Amino acid sequence: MKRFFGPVKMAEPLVSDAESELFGGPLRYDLGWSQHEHAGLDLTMMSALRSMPALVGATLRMAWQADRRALLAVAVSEIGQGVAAAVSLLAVNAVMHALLAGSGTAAQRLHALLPGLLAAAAVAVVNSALSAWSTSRAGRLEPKVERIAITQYLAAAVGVELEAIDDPDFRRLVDVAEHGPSAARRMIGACVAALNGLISLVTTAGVLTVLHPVLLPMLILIAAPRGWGAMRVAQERYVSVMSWIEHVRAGRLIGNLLTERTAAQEVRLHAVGAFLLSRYQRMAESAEAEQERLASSKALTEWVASALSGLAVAATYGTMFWLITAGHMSLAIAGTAVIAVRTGSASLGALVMNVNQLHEESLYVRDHGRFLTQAARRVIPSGGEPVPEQVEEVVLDRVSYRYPDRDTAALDQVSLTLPMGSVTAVVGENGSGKSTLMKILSGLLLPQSGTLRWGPADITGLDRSQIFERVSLLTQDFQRWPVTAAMNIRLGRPAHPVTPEGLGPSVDYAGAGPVIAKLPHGLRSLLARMFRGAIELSGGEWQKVGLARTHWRSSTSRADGVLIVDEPTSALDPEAEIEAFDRIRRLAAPNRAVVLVTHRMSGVRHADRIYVLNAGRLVEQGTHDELIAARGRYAAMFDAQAAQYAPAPTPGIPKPTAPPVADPA
Ligand SMILES: Nc1ncnc2c1ncn2[C@@H]1O[C@H](COP(=O)(O)OP(=O)(O)OP(=O)(O)O)[C@@H](O)[C@H]1O
Repeated sequence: MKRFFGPVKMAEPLVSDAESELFGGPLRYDLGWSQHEHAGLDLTMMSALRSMPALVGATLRMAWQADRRALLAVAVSEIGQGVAAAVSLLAVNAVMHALLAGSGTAAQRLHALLPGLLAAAAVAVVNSALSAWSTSRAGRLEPKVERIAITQYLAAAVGVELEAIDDPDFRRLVDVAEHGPSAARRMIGACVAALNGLISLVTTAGVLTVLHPVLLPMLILIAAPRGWGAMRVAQERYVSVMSWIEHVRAGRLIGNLLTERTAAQEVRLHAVGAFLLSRYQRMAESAEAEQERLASSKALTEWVASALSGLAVAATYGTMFWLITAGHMSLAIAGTAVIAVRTGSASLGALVMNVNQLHEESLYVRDHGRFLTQAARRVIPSGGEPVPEQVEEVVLDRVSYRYPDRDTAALDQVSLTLPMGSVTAVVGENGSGKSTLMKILSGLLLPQSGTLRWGPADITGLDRSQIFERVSLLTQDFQRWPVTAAMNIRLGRPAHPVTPEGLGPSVDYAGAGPVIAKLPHGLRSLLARMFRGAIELSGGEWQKVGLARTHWRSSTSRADGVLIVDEPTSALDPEAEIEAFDRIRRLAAPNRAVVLVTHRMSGVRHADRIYVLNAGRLVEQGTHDELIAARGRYAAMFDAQAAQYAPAPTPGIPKPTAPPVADPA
């Protein structure tokens, strides 16, 4: 009994061998938020029905916002169809009376049923016209609702703090909520159909009650098991989707890796393709097993529901037979009642199906709503004090930051000063916290303790969008937008108006002239390999485009700002690297502080001040000469790189020794 009537439980999906082998266990989103969600997933019929009005209400509000005239038209036409169904039943009743209870010759009786037949035909015509009108208006409404939901989703996603994007719990919600907009669209159709079902059911029920009071409860008895079955199947399907979402995501991840361009070389050269494909197949097989389980469970539930409903039909006809033989019901009424019970149970069945679809879609719409709520909580606050136009320096004062899922701090009590017009370099080993420091400096992450000040103003009181306005960021993994070369530069500050010649100085500054000259349509060439007529640039060529974008961004703002350059020369050849560092230094203007993060020690020696980070702490600072003289960590790093270019102390590179080969004997 519990199997059918207990709450639907979340099952732990089986872990395939392939998953364990590749990911060291099931690939799961970080638990935490999802655990809470599973706990709250008590999918009982009552809780589903209770939460539905609010979710339907939210979708209808969206529809109202999208196109209120279309929504009203749909409502009117659906109500009209419901009324038409009742009138049609009454016409049928008139026909039955004329046929079974009337008197006179057969010809006279046929004559008497003509008005009823004509009325039924007229109602059918009106009904089909209303149905067509409803379809066309709903077709207009649905895409608008989806558009609004998608826009809400995307706007919420771009508005949240970077910390939320890095948070695995939030990322899971982003993935889950992606299904919300299409579900909202389908929900409109389901709402319309449910409204139609509800109205025709109410009118049929009214007619049935008029015919005989016992018929209505019998009708409900017929439809109730089907309603329960449909809802149960929907809940099981939703819970299965939720349990398997991570598994599906893992499979998709492998599938994407096999087709991605970046992985294409290793996929072929290391025979990773065949290896991953076999793992993909094994993971897909375990997902198929879940589909099979779900189908069997659905078949069983539906079979039980049909059997119960069949019993109720038998009981209804038995009752009617008894009523007729006992003289409590005339034959004409019984005839109409049979038709009414059939149409009534059909519309109740359809209503249940539609409510059930509404329920299923509403679960996804609920995720969408939950995402919007979470995103609103984690949104970058708007407003605040304006950032002073002129500042002497930007100061980081004893700033600490620890990523939410880490035990140790990525930055620990770091203080540094960036005077306008200066070049500051930050060096340190891998993982020492340089990129985190840059995210703090740019306002993308907020210090958890300590302060970041623009002149005298603390960042916590400042308008963050104005901070972003003042910061230019060029990282080694800067975005390579699949748009034209000109747009790739312009996206440094997209809102700034530009003429075709306007980008020239940025192109020249970055030394990107020869790169653009090689392109078939110059700056108008599309830089995206996947599209016809587009071209792909090399890593170094892209870096020049990135530098041009940074120049465009910097040159289009007069206010004091910070330029952050993180490993800008990683893909450049030695000559281009020297030039690039030279260019970056030239970007230091009286209204700009340049921060340079790099492993290339040659690039930092001319910086006005150099800071050395180690395991999140600032361990040294000074000019190049001061730091070399101090013979500390900086000097050791500098010497290690310089030694690579010094003449080799031993003649040539030592030859590798032959690897030990197992004796076949
Ligand atoms: N999004 C993140 N979530 C959790 N931990 C992170 C995240 N980003 C960085 N870390 C951790 O914070 C520490 C500092 O990382 P960060 O990227 O700032 O170092 P880095 O000096 O820029 O390294 P590299 O020179 O290799 O780029 C590392 O231990 C890293 O694993």
